[in-house]
Amino acid sequence: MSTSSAPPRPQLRHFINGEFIAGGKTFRNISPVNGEHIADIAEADAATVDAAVKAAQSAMRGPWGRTTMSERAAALHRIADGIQARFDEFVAAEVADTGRPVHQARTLDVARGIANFRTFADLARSANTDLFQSESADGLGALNYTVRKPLGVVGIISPWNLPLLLLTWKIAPALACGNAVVAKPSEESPSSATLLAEVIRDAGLPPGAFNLVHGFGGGSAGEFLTRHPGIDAVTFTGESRTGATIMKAVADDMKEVSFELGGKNAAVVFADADFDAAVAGVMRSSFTNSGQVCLCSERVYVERPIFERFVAAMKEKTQALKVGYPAEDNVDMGPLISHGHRDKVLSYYRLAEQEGATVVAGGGVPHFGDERDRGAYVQPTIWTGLPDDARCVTEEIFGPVCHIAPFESEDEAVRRINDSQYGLACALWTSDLKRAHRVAPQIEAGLVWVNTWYLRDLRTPFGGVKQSGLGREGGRYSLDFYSEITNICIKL
Ligand SMILES: NC(=O)c1ccc[n+]([C@@H]2O[C@H](COP(=O)([O-])OP(=O)(O)OC[C@H]3O[C@@H](n4cnc5c(N)ncnc54)[C@H](O)[C@@H]3O)[C@@H](O)[C@H]2O)c1
Ligand SMILES: O=C/C=C/C=C(\O)C(=O)O
Repeated sequence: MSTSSAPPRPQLRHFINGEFIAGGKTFRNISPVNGEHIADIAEADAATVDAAVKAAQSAMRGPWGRTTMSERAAALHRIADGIQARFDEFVAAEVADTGRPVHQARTLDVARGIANFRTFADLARSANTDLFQSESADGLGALNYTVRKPLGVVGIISPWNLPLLLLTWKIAPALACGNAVVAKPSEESPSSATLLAEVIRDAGLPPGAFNLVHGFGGGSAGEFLTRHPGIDAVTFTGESRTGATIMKAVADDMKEVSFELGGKNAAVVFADADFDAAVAGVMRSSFTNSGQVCLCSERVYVERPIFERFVAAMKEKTQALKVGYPAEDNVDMGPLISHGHRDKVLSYYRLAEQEGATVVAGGGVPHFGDERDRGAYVQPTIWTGLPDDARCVTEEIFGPVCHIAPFESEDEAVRRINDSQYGLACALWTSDLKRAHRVAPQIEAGLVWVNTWYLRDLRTPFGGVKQSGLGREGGRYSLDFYSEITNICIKL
């Protein structure tokens, strides 16, 4: 087809002070399904980011800064309504950028985008603050109570793996708490964020309450945002080393930070577990979203008596996974986010063999014989036989791969699970309730699931320890992070 007849590629623009504006430079959005150039994205320079921050500051001094909690809660519900009304467009945006299965975009990504706004609208409206009846030397006592006030202008930087889910996970509480926002989505996943800006505009938020800038990280929009003196707090989700870079960038201004970072999560399967449930659960926690979820299990420890049987069961199911187009019936896995990320994952596939792994399943690139061979697909992969200090067992790969190792005792399993620079999540499979309650608190992680994985209650604290994060978000933890809290003491 001649290019002259090709439909024009969309231009994804910034959203600043209630209007979409194009930037000077642009960069390409490439489909991970077939490598095609599907859109052009404006790249924000320092002046564009400055305009976004100034618009946010102005909003805080204007109508948005004077809204009541009820008005903000109603606004968040209007945003949720707007996403619902354009549900299929959001699904198409997520799928275009990431190549994920359509059913996942529907049931996880967009559904959670709506849930995030509704949850924090309701939580913020019903949230209590502290009050203490205090004693005093004269015996008349005092009252101590706290009030939550907006932080001011919050910089939000999000990753590409669950684009809408993770962006709205931060935007919703930030707006609920009365802040103005400047958000910078990943350069790999700009589409749903741009659509969200339309929905927020149409929901009637005052200009400047929400602003969106596109671009990259260091030396681009991300760094311009974190270093901007008008930013009062930064909430970031992404790689641990990026978190460290951002922490340095904001240190001189002592900005508040909330970091959701990398992981090298473990699944541990005891011999007493429900075998079929554990196999199904570890398949989910290893290969969901092509392994591109920070909570995925790249380390699997299986108690010796069931190790061989468990590996065989995982091999059979992994080789049966359907890898293909996003809209294919019963597709289990799409491509990775980009050719660059695929090169990183394939470098670990090669490294594993150099480190002595047995490749139980996968280990390479699927061959389709069509345009998908120009995409960023890899095979879902299982390894055994690596030592605990192998790089493939210690470093985050962020792809559809897991290493399965046997263990002899509960104490050994806990020691090996905790022997990691990361501490985000763990999935524990056992039928022994006492063991679950005994082992779970010993795991050095922010999140432990027992006989399930990635079951989410948005009121609970979410975050990691060690290199996996700083702080918690979720429920009142988000309300506390996105607020300044003042304690007031009244002498009676
Ligand atoms: N803990 C969690 O909840 C969680 C959730 C999702 C992803 N992650 C992690 O995110 C990583 C994958 O996402 P990614 O590749 O987009 O991460 P990344 O760190 O490369 O980029 C994340 C975001 O940060 C921006 N950025 C990069 N360098 C920056 C800088 N110097 N200053 C300001 N912004 C900068 C990027 O443009 C992007 O928007 C994985 O490590 C994964 O574990 C963690
Ligand atoms: O890839 C990481 C997933 C993070 C998920 C959440 O933050 C969530 O479910 O709220």
